[in-house]
Amino acid sequence: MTNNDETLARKVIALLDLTSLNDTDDDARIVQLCHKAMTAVGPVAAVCVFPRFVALARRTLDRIGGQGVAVATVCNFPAGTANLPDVLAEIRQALEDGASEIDVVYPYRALLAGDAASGFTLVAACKALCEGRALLKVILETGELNDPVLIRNASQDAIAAGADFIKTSTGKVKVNATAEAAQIMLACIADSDATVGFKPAGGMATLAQALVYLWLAERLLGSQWVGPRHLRFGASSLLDDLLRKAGHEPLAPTQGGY
Ligand SMILES: O=C[C@H](O)COP(=O)(O)O
Repeated sequence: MTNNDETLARKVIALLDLTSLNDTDDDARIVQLCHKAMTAVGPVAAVCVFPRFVALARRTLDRIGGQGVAVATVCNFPAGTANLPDVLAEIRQALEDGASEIDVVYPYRALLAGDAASGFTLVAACKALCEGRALLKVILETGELNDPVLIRNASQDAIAAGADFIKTSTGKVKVNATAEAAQIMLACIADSDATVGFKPAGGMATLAQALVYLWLAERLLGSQWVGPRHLRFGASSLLDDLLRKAGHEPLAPTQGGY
């Protein structure tokens, strides 16, 4: 471990969307997640939970001094195939429950099937609902798009329709964040007015894996661009390594629960 690792680990912790999206999640696990979010070196950027846990996560964070930690939730997740009214109803409820960030799955299967219009329609409608109330992160599922041209098209489409962030992956398919997809997405952001953020997600468990994306973001958009409004790391299993690299033992599973 080097001093540099320690500095970088602290930087990534502040950019982390600490995630729990398991079918087995229950109230106790989400309370535990909120406690983990308040790390020994400062809070993460957000917790990311299923919609049914948004109110609990918000309440818990507020109770333990985590008012500055956002609650993110996932909609149209993970398949990206729900119909638009259902997606909007899901988002409306999440906003009422206290979500301030919505990670919505882009209809990538429609795009793969040659439907180039549904993505824009969905993102634009979600944006209209979230405007002024929540950040809208659009999950492209780049591992399934699996084609640089489609990844570029989906990125440009989501940005044009009003995405606040473009995010690589749900974490629920075989191929999640990759450097190749990140490069394409970051280039699309750079080609727009660079106000849109980038969220690599899925499969990151070490500082070294996260740094690939941090360095790409700094190279393509500049170190001044990097901050919680522009760069997030979506991960369920990254925090422990970051804490170790920052010189702290991770919270034991039994600490910080009920
Ligand atoms: O949005 C975040 C991902 O769902 C997390 O995926 P992961 O469990 O592979 O870290």
